[in-house]
Amino acid sequence: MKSAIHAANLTKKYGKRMALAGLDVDIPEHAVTAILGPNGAGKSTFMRMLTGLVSPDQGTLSILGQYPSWQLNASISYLPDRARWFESHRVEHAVEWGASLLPGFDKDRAWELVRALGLDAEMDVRGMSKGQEARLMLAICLARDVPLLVLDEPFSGIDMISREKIVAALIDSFSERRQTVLICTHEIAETESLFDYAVFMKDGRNAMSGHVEELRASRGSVQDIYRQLYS
Ligand SMILES: Nc1ncnc2c1ncn2[C@@H]1O[C@H](COP(=O)(O)OP(=O)(O)OP(=O)(O)O)[C@@H](O)[C@H]1O
Repeated sequence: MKSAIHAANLTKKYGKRMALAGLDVDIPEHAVTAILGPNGAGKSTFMRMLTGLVSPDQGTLSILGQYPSWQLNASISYLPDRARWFESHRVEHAVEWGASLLPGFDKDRAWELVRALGLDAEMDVRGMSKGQEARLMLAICLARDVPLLVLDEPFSGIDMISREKIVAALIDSFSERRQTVLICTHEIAETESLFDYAVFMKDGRNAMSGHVEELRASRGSVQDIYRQLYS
């Protein structure tokens, strides 16, 4: 397995709180990896570290063979866990913003995604529901043809049936493009079919990781493993 991301003994403390407590993990390239775990396990901290928004206190991190940096961020499409990007925009402005600012942004693809996700150009972001806004942010991130996608809770706020539809569309899109994709989510039931690889985090560490097919063969579904590890 060739790694797109290699992390060794990563630690990060906020005051007395250990967000990462010696995280060792290898994320395979050209695969879709789930980063799973309960609230506070350190998932978002790890994802922020990939884009240089948070620096490790200790440990090493290599992404596509490089250290995290602003230059490297041109190769990463990052969906943060709690951002609102386009409050004073309409959908069409958000797409223009992406096209003018984001490296690798494919405008035709953005429009395809916007329509497929049930949005239209004239919609005002301020008036959107939480789920509609989440779809817009997801469309903007997925429209980028870059080697690495880092999506922190991309489905939160999106209803179950729509989530299932989006997941089905994503499976086709990811296999076509050979991108490395990391997704942090709590919606395991509807998203399990997306994942090639899974990392289960606990207390800032890697509690278990592996290829989903192998994990399933030895331990049951991703949901079963989740229950075994955390309940
Ligand atoms: N900026 C911050 N300041 C202080 N503490 C923080 C900060 N960011 C994270 N933490 C703490 O670090 C720990 C890990 O947080 P993190 O957001 O990485 O967890 P998570 O696994 O993404 O959780 P969730 O599933 O709730 O999003 C938590 O205890 C959190 O309170």
